[in-house]
Formats: sequence, structure tokens, C-alpha cells
Amino acid sequence: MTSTLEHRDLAPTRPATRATSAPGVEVHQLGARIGARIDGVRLGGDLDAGTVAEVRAALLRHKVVFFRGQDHLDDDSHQAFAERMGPLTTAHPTVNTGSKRIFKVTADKGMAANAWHTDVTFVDRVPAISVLRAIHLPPYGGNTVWANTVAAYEALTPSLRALVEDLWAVHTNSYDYAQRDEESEEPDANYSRADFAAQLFETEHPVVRVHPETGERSLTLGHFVKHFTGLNSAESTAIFTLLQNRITKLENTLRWVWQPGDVAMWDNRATQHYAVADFGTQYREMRRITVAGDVPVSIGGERSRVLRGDAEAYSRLDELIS
Ligand SMILES: O=C(O)CCC(=O)C(=O)O
Ligand SMILES: [Fe+2]
Repeated sequence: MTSTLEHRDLAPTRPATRATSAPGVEVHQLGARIGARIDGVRLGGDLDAGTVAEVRAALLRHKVVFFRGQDHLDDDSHQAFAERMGPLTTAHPTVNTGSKRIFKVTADKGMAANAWHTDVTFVDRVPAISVLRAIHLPPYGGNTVWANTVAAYEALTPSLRALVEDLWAVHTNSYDYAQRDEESEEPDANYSRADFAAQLFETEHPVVRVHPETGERSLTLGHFVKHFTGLNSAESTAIFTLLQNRITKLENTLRWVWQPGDVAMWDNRATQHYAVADFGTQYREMRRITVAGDVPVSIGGERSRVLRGDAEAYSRLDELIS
């Protein structure tokens, strides 16, 4: 069978690269629904306002962006760059990370944050943006995958939209391990479960939140969900599985193969992520700095509600150290 479309009829191949108004800064799109690499930026606190604006615009559009060759960064300049994206939040609400701002993600026992999650959804002020820097990479494996939760919402059929638009979920840092895949470690697995859940938080979030900057609707779910408000555990599991499968559909994801010097930055209000635990017992270390976020708001304008945990103390802690 011959194709009616000859190669010569096709537009010339060109990379999906877009120049920006910031000199030398280029955004190279990596997938139709998620991901871009930003070239021509040397990250740090001293970036000019035009570059910061272009980086933020690319982040809001592509949900996760990557920078290669940032070997010059240390903890201070990593933090100084993150601060250009907004006020920072504490490294972690419960875990003593040994640093106010740096959340170290280390593993040498094949453990990783290998469960789909959005960072820290068990508090009311879910972080807005996470900035992750590769410190030590294993010789193979240890990729990270992101999924676009806005695209997942937009792909729902009208009947599924009707189901989720008034649905709320309780998120907690003390999750029900019985329901989880045996191989799955808790996100941030380098910290003990006891530490992670030392202070119990439970927050009720709308399943559909309206993004404070883009106005887009996204699904707020992930590993910290305990159940849906008003539904029993079996019903919650069924709906959770249905929606998570939509979020993590491969077309909706991007898998990043880390190189030394890489930095990834994601919009935590519009994504989930998963670190693949396929590097055996080799050492892997990443460091994350987290930008504070707003309390999610539903389509109807209702804000998330704290059910347990001292969320005010969490907010005060932020203010004290920002
Ligand atoms: O280790 C990774 O690649 C991601 C870890 C993670 O979940 C995070 O930094 O929030
Ligand atoms: Fe994470």
C-alpha cells in the first residue's frame, strides 16, 4: 500500500524550540502535554527580571522544566534561584532534614519516592513549586517521571467531570499502607515513617482545584490521599484508581534521564511525580528547595480545610525563616 503523503510534502523537520524575549534563552518543548528544557540560562539569584519571567511562563505552560549544565550551583545559589520564583517554605513540615530549606532525597537501598505524588499535599498550603538538583546519580536508572494533572482533568469525559467537580479528598501524612503496592516506599523514603508522620496532618482538598496563576483546573490527588469525603474505603479506592490511572496515562507524562548538573523545576499545583527505584543499592542524592503555595480553592471558590495538625504553626514557621 502506498501512502498518499510523500516525505517531500511534509514540512521540514524542525526542533520544537522557541526563542523568548530574554536574549539567548530558548524553550525546547519535550512533549505535547508536558515538559520543556530551557537552554541559555545560568541559574542563580542574579538572573535578570526578563529571564525570570520567561522561566516562569515556560513553567506554567509546560508544568515541568529542566536546565542542563548547572554544575556551578551550590546549596546557596540553588536557594537564591528558588527565591526568585517566590517565598520559600520549610524543607519539610515534620521531618528534621538538618536544614531549614534543603530537603535531601538520598537512597542507597534502592529506595526512592516511588509512588505517584504531589509534594506535601497533607497541609493546607500545598507548595507551589519544587526545584530539584541532582547531586549524585547512579550509573543507571533513577529517572524521574512527571504527569500533568491539568491535562488529566481536561481529558475527562463530561460524566467524569461531573463526578469530580464537587468531590473532596482527605490527604494525610499517615497513609494507609495496607492499600499500597508492596514495592512502594513512602515518598521521601530516606526519612523514617515515624519521623515523617511524627506530627499528624490531615487536610481536605477539592479534587478539582483552580490554579491561582493560570486559572486552569487540575486534579489534586496522589499518594497522600486517605479517602474521599463521604465515601467508604472500597468506594474511595475504586475512584482513586480510576482518576490516578487517568493522571499517569503515559501520554500525559514525561520521563527525565538525569545527567550531572541537571535541575528540574515543577509546578506542584499542576503535576504529580514518581522517582523510579531501579538503581539497585547504588547511591543517589538529590536536593530540593520548595516554594510556598496558596491554599487550594475549588471551582465553587471554597478553600481547603485543615482537619488535623497545626497548619498555623507550619505557616508561622515559613514566615519566621523566609
Ligand atoms: O528523587 C527524585 O527524583 C524525586 C524526589 C521527590 O519526590 C521530590 O524531590 O519531591
Ligand atoms: Fe516529591
